Amino acid sequence: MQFFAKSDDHPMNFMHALNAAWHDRNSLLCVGLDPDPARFPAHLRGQPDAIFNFCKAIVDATADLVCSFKPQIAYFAAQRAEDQLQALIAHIHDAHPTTPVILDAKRGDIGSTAEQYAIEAFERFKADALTVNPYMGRDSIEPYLAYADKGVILLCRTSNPGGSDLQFLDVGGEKLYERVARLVSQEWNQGGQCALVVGATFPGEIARVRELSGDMPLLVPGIGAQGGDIEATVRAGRTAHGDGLLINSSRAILYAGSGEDFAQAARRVALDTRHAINVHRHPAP
Ligand SMILES: O=C(O)c1cc(=O)[nH]c(=O)n1[C@@H]1O[C@H](COP(=O)(O)O)[C@@H](O)[C@H]1O
Repeated sequence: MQFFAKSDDHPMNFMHALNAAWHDRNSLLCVGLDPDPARFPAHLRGQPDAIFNFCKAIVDATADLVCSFKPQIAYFAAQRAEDQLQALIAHIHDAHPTTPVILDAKRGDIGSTAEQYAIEAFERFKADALTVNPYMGRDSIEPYLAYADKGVILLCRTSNPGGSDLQFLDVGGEKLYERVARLVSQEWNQGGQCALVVGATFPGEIARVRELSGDMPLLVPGIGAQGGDIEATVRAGRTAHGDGLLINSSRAILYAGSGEDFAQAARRVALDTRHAINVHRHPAP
């Protein structure tokens, strides 16, 4: 395979890069890279490196419009395409070096195993941040926090309907997701590396998590294909500076077009989405 492999390490501080991207690109949009070969345009299907080529085209067409990219590891692993994921992240670092990459893997395990997941995410794939499940507690998160420049993004109030099964349980006068928000912002975020996931499908909870977590960045998936309301999301989650959010959209952007111009179609939807977000970033004077 002919990829743009980069041999040197990728020196980026996730939080600094995110703040710069919010500002310089005027964007809170995170484009999710969830490549499903069954939905690829016909001219790409069957190519040996189709996943890389599809994602690279999307990345190159939208990089100036986003604050981050978020590849979802399952879409690559299911196709035995981890090498294409590695090449894709290397390409983003080479061609768009100020754009942070969040590896969405929702890892969670005992410390010794978490150390291996951290090596996988940060050293093998060279991601700038990783999504992590907080369910196993603080010691299961520490191996990720040991990478001081990396972002650690913890599931708090997920976008799916079943998220309520556990996250909405009462745990001594508060909901479990509220406990997660408090614990992460007050105790686990000593290094300023943490962020929280809150679904766009639950704007009331976005507001609550914002209240509990100060200016901590919130990764908010659920607009686009899952039907979350952009205006309600931004109003509930914006900080006083009009940022603090990484609003993810995957399928609505990736599959905006199905022809040879799919990347341009993706760019148009990304532009519209960035704009729809930006009109609500600052309260009316
Ligand atoms: O951590 C995530 O990114 C995530 C958390 C969550 O609560 N809900 C959620 O949809 N996601 C991810 O965000 C993406 C949403 O994709 P679309 O619904 O196509 O925009 C997928 O990659 C999901 O795995």
